[in-house]
Amino acid sequence: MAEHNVCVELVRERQKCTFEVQELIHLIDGGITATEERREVENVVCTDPRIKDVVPEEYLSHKERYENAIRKNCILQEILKKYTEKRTWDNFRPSNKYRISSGVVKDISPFMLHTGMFIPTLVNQSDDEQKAKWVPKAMSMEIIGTYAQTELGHGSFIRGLETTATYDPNTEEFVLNTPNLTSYKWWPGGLAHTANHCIVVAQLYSKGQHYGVHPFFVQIRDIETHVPLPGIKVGEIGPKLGFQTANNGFLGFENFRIPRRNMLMKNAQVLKDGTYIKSKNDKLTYGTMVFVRVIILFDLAFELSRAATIAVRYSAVRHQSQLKANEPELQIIDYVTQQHKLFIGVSTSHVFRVVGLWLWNTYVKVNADIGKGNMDQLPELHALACCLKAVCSRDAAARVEEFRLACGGHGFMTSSNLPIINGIVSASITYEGEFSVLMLQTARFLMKAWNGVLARKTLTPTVSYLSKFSNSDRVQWANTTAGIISGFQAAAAGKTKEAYAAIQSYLKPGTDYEDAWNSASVQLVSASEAHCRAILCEISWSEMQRLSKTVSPNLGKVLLELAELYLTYWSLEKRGDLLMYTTISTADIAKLQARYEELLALIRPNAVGIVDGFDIRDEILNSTLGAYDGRVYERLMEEAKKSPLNAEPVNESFHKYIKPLMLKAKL
Ligand SMILES: CCCCC/C=C\C/C=C\C/C=C\C/C=C\CCCC(=O)SCCNC(=O)CCNC(=O)[C@H](O)C(C)(C)COP(=O)(O)OP(=O)(O)OC[C@H]1O[C@@H](n2cnc3c(N)ncnc32)[C@H](O)[C@@H]1OP(=O)(O)O
Ligand SMILES: Cc1cc2nc3c(=O)[nH]c(=O)nc-3n(C[C@H](O)[C@H](O)[C@H](O)COP(=O)(O)OP(=O)(O)OC[C@H]3O[C@@H](n4cnc5c(N)ncnc54)[C@H](O)[C@@H]3O)c2cc1C
Repeated sequence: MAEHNVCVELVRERQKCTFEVQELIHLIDGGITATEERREVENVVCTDPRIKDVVPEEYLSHKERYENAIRKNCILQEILKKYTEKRTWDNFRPSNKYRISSGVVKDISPFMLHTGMFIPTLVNQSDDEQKAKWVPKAMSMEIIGTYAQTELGHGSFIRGLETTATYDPNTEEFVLNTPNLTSYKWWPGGLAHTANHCIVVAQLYSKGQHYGVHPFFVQIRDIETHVPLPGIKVGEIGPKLGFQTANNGFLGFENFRIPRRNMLMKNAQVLKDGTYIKSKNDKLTYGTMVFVRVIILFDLAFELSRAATIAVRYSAVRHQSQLKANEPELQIIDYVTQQHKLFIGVSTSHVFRVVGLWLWNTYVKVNADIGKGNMDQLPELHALACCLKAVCSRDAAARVEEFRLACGGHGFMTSSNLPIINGIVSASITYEGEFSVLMLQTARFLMKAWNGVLARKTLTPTVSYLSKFSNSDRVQWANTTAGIISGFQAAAAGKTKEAYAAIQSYLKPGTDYEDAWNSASVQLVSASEAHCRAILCEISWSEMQRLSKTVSPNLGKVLLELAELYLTYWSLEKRGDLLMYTTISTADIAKLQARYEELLALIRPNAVGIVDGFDIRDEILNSTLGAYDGRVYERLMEEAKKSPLNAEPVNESFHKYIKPLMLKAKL
């Protein structure tokens, strides 16, 4: 990156940095080659003149914005094809490669669901013959798809979906129907005007029997003309809080016929005569959702790293207020309250990335076992993916909002990009499983685990700590990282035990278990959160410790400071829980607070270096406040001048409305 024209504050900050930024970049990417590959692709995409907008996308109309997003994403696909020719979905691994599409459009790509869910579903739920037929076409974008599951009436409760797929053995076809208004598919990204195919999740009927929801491969538009096929009603759902360019759509079917072999048949099948062959496990239909819940952690880590880069660089450039009379105004990053807002977000990005990689490795292993017919680890994976997706998305949204607030008024500007990142991250709390719904899924697993504790059974790895802390009233506290991790486990065990007891206490004679569950569900969600925080603390600490040993001592020290900051921050946030479930004293809490403030001071000189270590190009950051050179005020003014309102000194509304109003006032 060019060092000329960099503002004096950022030059000074970079000189202060105690570690080699390049080393951090390689660590995050997963090696020097990975960094080089990423930078090469980013360079080609971001310097392509066709990608540059003359008018910033937020000034375009809804329609123009979509068209522009499609135009530019097609260029991106064309470039990416060259770089991914050798890649097949089977050898795909989610590396830490940043989302290049953010350098193309600021908001969401209308092709996101094609890559993120359509292809993974074809890969994971089709049989070999279907895979051979569909996957290459989808990979090359000869066909473009999405994942159409949610309906107007049902999102969380998949079993309540209403779209029907009724098998007709005479023609060997399924007939798809949308029986009610509430059965319309509603939300799928790219469904409105982008996709010509989709995976449709529908209730299967054959020989008069109902077999529950299954995935179907459905063509919805003509390949040549893109006109919706007869029997298809498709359109866009309208503007949203964010995701403006995602092209979310609705879809209805009227006696729409598809061949029998368009049901994805890896797990369950319908034979020619309509005989239904059951899946080994009917939850395998939900497999794509587990995959995406895992992947979302990387996405959140990435979005946090973007927001962190913007807010930290801005905080180094911005001066405001005097701490001492007659002294220059401070860089706002030197206010400790500002460091408190910033550094936990920086550290959280690292935590989500390393825990995400750990979860991904677990996913790969469990999926391999499932392939061999062993489903034993599926419930644990599902419980992990649910709570991690739920808690991390909620935390990420809170951290992004804090970054926005940390930038004062300028953080409210669209040109800072913090509002758009905010919209992207907030959506993730809801999509792919709503927060409370997923937390209650993990709680279900925890209640079963607690039954195991009571029956003195050996528990699966991620809940084995429950047995360790099942008897003790308050666990011995130690002011060490190991002590903090034990403290979080003790809190999770205590809350699990209490939620379990709450269900029992609500189970009066005549009360159904489900009603008792509902009455205890606030406590159940709280137990899930505590379990998730124990995992985040334990795994992030062990992973960051391991990584710190693979790098130079100077960088290793910074990684450990970030990891310890995360643990200490959450100990202080959750001090009430720790006071309830461990022997922590007020003196211990004071020590934690002092250590927390010490860590803020230790991280402070490296703050800009650490966010430089995310290595996010200006074109991908898309921010007036966060660019590498720190020319914040120049960029704010340059962007303001692009407002169409500034194209003429007097807007016509003056003559049309304001002047008559003023004249009337004179009368
Ligand atoms: C370079 C390429 C990169 C590729 C990636 C690129 C980008 C990707 C990046 C990010 C992608 C992100 C974003 C894209 C943007 C937006 C996409 C949004 C797409 C969507 O938004 S798409 C719709 C998602 N929509 C949902 O997410 C609905 C949530 N609703 C459910 O998920 C279920 O409906 C549930 C679970 C609530 C109830 O379901 P239910 O009523 O049938 O089940 P029930 O409660 O009765 O449980 C019976 C037994 O099944 C077990 N069980 C349940 N689920 C399981 C599973 N998945 N696996 C294994 N076991 C499972 C239980 O644990 C229990 O087990 P037990 O009985 O033993 O306790
Ligand atoms: C930006 C965005 C993109 C999306 N993309 C897609 C897509 O590509 N494809 C697709 O199929 N879908 C997509 N969706 C839909 C998404 O998956 C659903 O919105 C989500 O699963 C939540 O379902 P819902 O909207 O029905 O919420 P609801 O389930 O109606 O939730 C409303 C409230 O009810 C509560 N609630 C519901 N059930 C329970 C329960 N059992 N216990 C306790 N509380 C409960 C929830 O906690 C929540 O507070 C997208 C959504 C968004 C916002």
